[in-house]
Amino acid sequence: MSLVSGLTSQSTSELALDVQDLCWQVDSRSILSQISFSIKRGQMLGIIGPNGAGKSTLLRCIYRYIKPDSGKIQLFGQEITHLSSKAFAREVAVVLQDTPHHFELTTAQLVAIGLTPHKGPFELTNAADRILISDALEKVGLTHKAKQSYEHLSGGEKQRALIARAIVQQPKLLILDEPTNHLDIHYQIQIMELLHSIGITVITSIHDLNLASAMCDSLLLLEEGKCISYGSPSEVLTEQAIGEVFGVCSHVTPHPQHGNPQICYYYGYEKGYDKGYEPGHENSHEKDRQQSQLNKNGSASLEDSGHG
Ligand SMILES: Nc1ncnc2c1ncn2[C@@H]1O[C@H](COP(=O)(O)OP(=O)(O)OP(=O)(O)O)[C@@H](O)[C@H]1O
Repeated sequence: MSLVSGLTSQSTSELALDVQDLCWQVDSRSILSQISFSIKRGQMLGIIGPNGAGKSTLLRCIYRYIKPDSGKIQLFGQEITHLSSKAFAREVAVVLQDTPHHFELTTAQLVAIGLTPHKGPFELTNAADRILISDALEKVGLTHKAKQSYEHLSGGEKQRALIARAIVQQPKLLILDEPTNHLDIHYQIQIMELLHSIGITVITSIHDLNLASAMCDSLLLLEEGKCISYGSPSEVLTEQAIGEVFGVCSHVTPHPQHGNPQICYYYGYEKGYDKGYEPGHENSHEKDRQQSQLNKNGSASLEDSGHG
């Protein structure tokens, strides 16, 4: 598959983000190599890949925490390096996994920080701001925690509060690093649906491939800092790619509701299933599983016992 799909041939005015040939290295070790992709306005791009593939590093380049060695990053047609810090903060909100402690703040006060790029130095919070804050808290299900100390929230509640802060910031591009970490399945789905519905362009790293498939318009699959594939969830999430990049055997079918890939993973890697599996041979896995159970019970082989 071409690494640069039809998305990049869109007219630049349709593009929220355009990344071309991005490279970054540390101590002569290449961390990101020749990464190119783009996102159309209002769409959600998921960055997927194994641990250490370079997902967070790519996001850090986009939100200007890291300066790439080469390549271009354009936000709505403008080089990101040309924007002042304040202009950049008005355009881009970032939700990270690890955030500094905010011991002294209530949840509502933390969410109000999102207003900062839109305020003058001594400008106070007004009635419209308060509506914005309470709407955002309601969207993430935290209205009842507004006055509670942010530090006393659970991990998932903190994550939702940070997303509320990003919503209050009213960015044009929202960058999230594994936003569903810490969230239970209800909030994983709810937060991803919320991000998808608010009309903001979103780029997010995400480990859950089924969630990425359901929610993202396009996916970028990274491995060892290189783009392995880029395109729609159906183009990227193939059994072959999942096997080659993650080393996991899977069976991919269209999801009954949304039609994008639904991945069923196979288990038993300690027994070496990953080495012999070919798609369509699900029964042999079932046979192995049963054999394993028999072994645990001190019984003979499946053949001896009349199975299979
Ligand atoms: N400042 C740095 N100095 C040295 N190595 C770095 C630096 N930043 C990142 N790396 C290395 O780059 C690689 C990619 O890291 P990165 O955090 O981007 O991966 P990731 O795909 O986000 O991983 P995970 O899924 O585990 O969060 C890792 O091997 C990491 O050790």
